[in-house]
Amino acid sequence: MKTRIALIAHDKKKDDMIALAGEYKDFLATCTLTATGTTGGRLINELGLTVDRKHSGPFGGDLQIGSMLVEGLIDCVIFLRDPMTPQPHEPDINALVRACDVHNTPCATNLSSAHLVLSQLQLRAATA
Ligand SMILES: O=C(CO)COP(=O)(O)O
Repeated sequence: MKTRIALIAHDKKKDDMIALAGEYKDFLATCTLTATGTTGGRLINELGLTVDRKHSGPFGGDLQIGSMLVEGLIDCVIFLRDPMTPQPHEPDINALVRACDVHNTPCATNLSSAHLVLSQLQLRAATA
């Protein structure tokens, strides 16, 4: 089965997300990708990846992805959060990260952990 990855980035982290996804593009192209609206749009337009786009984060996208995760439809979340900027939908963000903890789903919230998770998943896929 394809690895199902959710990709989410706050505005000031979107360039980092595009650079990260670009680095793992070949692997990500073999995965089933879901993203919040704006992040997903950039992944599609700038990298040519196939992405199931949910609503933008402030309009419920984090909650949609959280719901998928609770249903067992997401294997891993890469969520590049901006810790320096208050977000209007902070409760939704906390709900998604909490759902990851409740369901023991890997959730990388910064670039270095995202590299660790993606490189490990890539390695697993290559040796499967
Ligand atoms: O706000 C977000 C996550 O909390 C991200 O949403 P967008 O990808 O639509 O900007």
